[in-house]
Amino acid sequence: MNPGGIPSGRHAPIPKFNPRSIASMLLRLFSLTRSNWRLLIAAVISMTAVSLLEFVIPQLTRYVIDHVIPADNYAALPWVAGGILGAALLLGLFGYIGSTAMASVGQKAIYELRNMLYRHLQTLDMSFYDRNRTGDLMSRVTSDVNMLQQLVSSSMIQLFTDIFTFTAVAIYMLWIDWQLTLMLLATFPIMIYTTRRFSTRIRSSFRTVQQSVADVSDHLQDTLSGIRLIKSFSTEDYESDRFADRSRVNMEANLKTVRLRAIYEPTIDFINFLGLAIVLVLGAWQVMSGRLTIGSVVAFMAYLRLLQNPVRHFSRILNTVQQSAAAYERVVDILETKPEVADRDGASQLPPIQGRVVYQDVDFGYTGHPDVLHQLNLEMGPGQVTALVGSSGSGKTTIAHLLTRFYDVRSGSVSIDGFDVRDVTVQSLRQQIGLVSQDIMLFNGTIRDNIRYGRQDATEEETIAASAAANAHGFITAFPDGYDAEIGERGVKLSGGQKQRISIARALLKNPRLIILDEATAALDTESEHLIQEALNRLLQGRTCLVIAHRLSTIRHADQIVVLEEGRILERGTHDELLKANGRYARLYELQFPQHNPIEQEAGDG
Ligand SMILES: Nc1ncnc2c1ncn2[C@@H]1O[C@H](COP(=O)(O)OP(=O)(O)OP(=O)(O)O)[C@@H](O)[C@H]1O
Repeated sequence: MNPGGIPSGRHAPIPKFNPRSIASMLLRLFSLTRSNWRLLIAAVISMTAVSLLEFVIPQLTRYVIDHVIPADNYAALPWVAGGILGAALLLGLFGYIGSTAMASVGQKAIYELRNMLYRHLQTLDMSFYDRNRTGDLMSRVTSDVNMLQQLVSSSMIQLFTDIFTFTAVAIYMLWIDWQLTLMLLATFPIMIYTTRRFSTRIRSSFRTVQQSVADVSDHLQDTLSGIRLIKSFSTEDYESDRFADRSRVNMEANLKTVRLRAIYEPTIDFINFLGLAIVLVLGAWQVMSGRLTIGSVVAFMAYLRLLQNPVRHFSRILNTVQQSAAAYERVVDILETKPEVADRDGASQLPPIQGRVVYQDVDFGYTGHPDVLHQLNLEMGPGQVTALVGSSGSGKTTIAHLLTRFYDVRSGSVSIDGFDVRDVTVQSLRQQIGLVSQDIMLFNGTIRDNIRYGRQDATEEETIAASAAANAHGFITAFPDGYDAEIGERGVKLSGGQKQRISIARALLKNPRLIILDEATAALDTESEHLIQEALNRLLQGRTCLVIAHRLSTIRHADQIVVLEEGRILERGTHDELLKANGRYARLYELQFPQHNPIEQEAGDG
């Protein structure tokens, strides 16, 4: 399940075929291209011209059969040929203008939609990303949007032309022979009924198809980015089997839709042939009894095709519309998700801070994990280093998340220099906080791009100075491309220690007043450790710092050490004070440094 996430196809009810919701989908898509109204007008005019020309050609046939042939009018024949060819040329020309104009309107709409979607995804908060799977979100931005692209760029032109042609032809036929036309039109309700019966089922299976594409893409994203894990556990076969299972769901869902279409299309064809039989039999009857000319029956046959084509196309377009409606719902699900963490109305800019942080009576929990922090009170002075220690899952990282507003407190408050973090803009808050995390986030690109990520306007001198302070300049310049060296996806071409120093350089360049340091658990070799520790000391200098500590050796000089257990503060003080208190911290310290017995040391100190 996906508790609280945007609904995924398997669990969401399948909405019924609803012309109003489809109309609103189209309106919304086309309203994205309001600025292209000239193109839209060109498309509509061309499509109208196409319909009119299609209407004129059978009239020429009728004229030849009823008037030219009986009168042996040889002189009219070149004109007839010219008329048909001229109409065909114009048909091609208007068809070309209509398709290209409509395609550019459609493509522009999709361009806007995809960007809008991506921009919206960027505004959504961490809890949204906790609830939703990356691969699923990726498939919404890619394959679902592609589906809509197909709808607006190719199917819409067909639909508009068809509706126009259908109306014009039906009116003309009623005027010429209303009885025959009514008999013909009587087959249409059967067709519409069949279409409606099939549409719900087709739509539901398309939704399964889309969802299975999302599952495949989710699995791909997960396993390809975790390929090291797979290799280290030799689970290639296991993952291949899991992938095959997901692909199979996709294949079966696709086959189901194909089967449905395979029944649907011949059914529609049968109804079309019924129409042909009606025109042929009743038309012949009328000709024999002298009420209709042969030319009119021939024209009727041509118009029958024009009348049936829209309905036959409609079944194909219906597929696209159904798929698009399912895709559109998945896109709208995201667009309509409101971030829980967002700027409040009238939120002010956080002015440059001193760095006094106060957590007051903070309660917090995650979705599905409601009790993480309880009545937490914590104060950090400007320029002070506060270290959080405690067993795994005690809430250390969570405390840091509340400061950056990755999540908002349930009750109580977090403030910086007296400003509640919820009252200032998220951007102005995060600009003044640096995050150096144990799982180092680097993007594919050059070393320079990564160091400048938090301050893209930094000069070359500033970048080099930050790298030098982070003990990174040396190894960077040893690369043949120096700062222009590509680091690979997530920095795979760098060692663990190099990645850490790049991330410290990045934080130094951003130069925030507040630093959150999520300490590495992994031990590095002594030299690398020394270089990193030195870089970190420079980073922490003169800044308020919250250290999520895993190794107690590095926090001995912290201004205050806070010991957490199950989201509550158990004790706090300096290293020496806590050792003297001989409580939880002393126990943890003893565990990490068994050779060091705090009680003995205390006796020795005394
Ligand atoms: N995004 C999340 N959604 C739901 N529960 C979460 C989430 N993140 C953390 N938790 C839960 O909240 C509790 C506190 O987690 P937190 O990451 O703050 O612990 P920690 O003290 O930093 O642990 P560690 O030392 O192992 O990193 C844990 O029980 C964890 O399972």
